Amino acid sequence: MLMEANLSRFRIEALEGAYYVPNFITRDEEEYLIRKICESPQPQWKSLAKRRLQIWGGDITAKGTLMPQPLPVFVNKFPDILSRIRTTGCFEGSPHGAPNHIIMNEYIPGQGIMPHEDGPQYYPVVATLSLGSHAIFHYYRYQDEPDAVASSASSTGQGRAIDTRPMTSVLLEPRSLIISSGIAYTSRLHGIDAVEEDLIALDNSSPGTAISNMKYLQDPEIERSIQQGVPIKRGTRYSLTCRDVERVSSLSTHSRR
Ligand SMILES: O=C(O)CCC(=O)C(=O)O
Ligand SMILES: [Fe+2]
Repeated sequence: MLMEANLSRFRIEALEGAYYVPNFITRDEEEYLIRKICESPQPQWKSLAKRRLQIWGGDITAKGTLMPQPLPVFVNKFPDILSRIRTTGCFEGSPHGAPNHIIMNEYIPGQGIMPHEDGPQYYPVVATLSLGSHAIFHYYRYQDEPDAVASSASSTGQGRAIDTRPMTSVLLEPRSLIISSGIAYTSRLHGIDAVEEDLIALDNSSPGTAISNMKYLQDPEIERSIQQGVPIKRGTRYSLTCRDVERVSSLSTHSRR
């Protein structure tokens, strides 16, 4: 299977279905994309309580149907991120064989996203490109999973208690792609702490957050900070969460925003 062939060397062993691809795009492509995002006219942005975002590819109705809109050229012509994602094979079995929807999140230092699942309106694969800054992506289990850590505190999401201790954590470098599929998509939650800096543990005996993708890291500045045991300051990060919405309306009557 293509996915196994192309992605197996990027597997996150701590979590089935999760893959980390460093330098998925170049620095020039990153800079170009950030410029395009920042040039978007104000009405493209949606403000949430703690974050801003843009929705590309169309809105999804309450019933989970995509009202399709063209994706921006800077994700499917140059740089052609979507076909690059397609060649990883991770969307091979999805209804459209590639993402048709992107939520672009902006995080300034101190902003994050609470543990959540991406839900059933998408085919169960999400590929997320990070631009501009790093983040630590925590994966969580529900407490009723047999191997959850029973002693830790809990919070509830959709009526099920979440084990608040991450089951594994991945450092997302700028330009990297993280893919969550299979169990990582359907049975785990993910979130990013709302902090201004992150201390990464170099090994089991060092302070800081232990990460499960240490061997894949490629960013020299990040590697230096980890070696020196100093926290890494967050800058503004943009994430492109690329997914395939299963149900697409054929009535594409919406006007272009
Ligand atoms: O910014 C990220 O990397 C995560 C975003 C996310 O989980 C989402 O939009 O569903
Ligand atoms: Fe998410």
